[in-house]
Amino acid sequence: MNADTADAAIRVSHVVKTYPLGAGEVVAVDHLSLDIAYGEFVAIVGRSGSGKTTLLNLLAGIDRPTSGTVHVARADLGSLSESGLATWRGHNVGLVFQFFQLLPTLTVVENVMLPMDFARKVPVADRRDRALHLLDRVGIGDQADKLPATLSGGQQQRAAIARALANDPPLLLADEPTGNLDSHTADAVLKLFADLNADGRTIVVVTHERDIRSIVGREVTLVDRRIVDDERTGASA
Ligand SMILES: Nc1ncnc2c1ncn2[C@@H]1O[C@H](COP(=O)(O)OP(=O)(O)OP(=O)(O)O)[C@@H](O)[C@H]1O
Repeated sequence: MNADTADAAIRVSHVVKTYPLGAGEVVAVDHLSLDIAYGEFVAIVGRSGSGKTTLLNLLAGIDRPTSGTVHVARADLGSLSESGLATWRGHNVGLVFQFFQLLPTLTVVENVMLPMDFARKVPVADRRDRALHLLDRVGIGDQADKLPATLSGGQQQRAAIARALANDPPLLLADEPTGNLDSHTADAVLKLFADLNADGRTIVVVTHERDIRSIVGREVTLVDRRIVDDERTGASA
């Protein structure tokens, strides 16, 4: 790893991702390169099928590139084993999904504690207090002991964001986090991401939100599995 790579939160270099399809293959990401610095708030936009989710999954180490390299949070993901990737992810990346993916049988605060139990970075005795503090931070401290199904969609997404922050990762990756929310609630969730970015968190969000440019600091547009536009919007840090 060179000095430049150490300074970037994300460095994607000449990445191709293909999936087998019948006798041939489908190209999901095509010779894509992208650098994101620590502290940026970046939106990945583009039509359905343009490669956004594939790119995010490559950044999270959920998928591996067919060729090219992916450096994220000071790790060359290609050099890590599956268990190494899981450990790395637990410490360095918070993931937020469209459908929240909270465990339905655990209370909200237990959902937030779960990644702490997995990564074992936060001492056992401190986990509940930290989870409660994070729920306060995202504005739903009063919902801690409820089951997820009893919360509104916006509250469930806030809980999922608190869970993503459990191990204090430098990077948050979100795949259409407002895709299942009404526009008012979506605005509030995006404002929460902006606040977390203002606190210094690096955030990459895949989104179809129309006015995302007024929220993020940079908008990367994919068309046909390639970056066609990469613009500073001047909206945030
Ligand atoms: N597991 C897979 N197997 C086969 N093809 C896939 C797989 N995942 C993605 N693809 C294909 O790769 C391309 C990019 O898909 P991707 O899901 O990354 O697009 P997207 O921009 O996130 O779309 P959307 O906005 O609809 O979520 C598409 O043509 C898709 O069909």
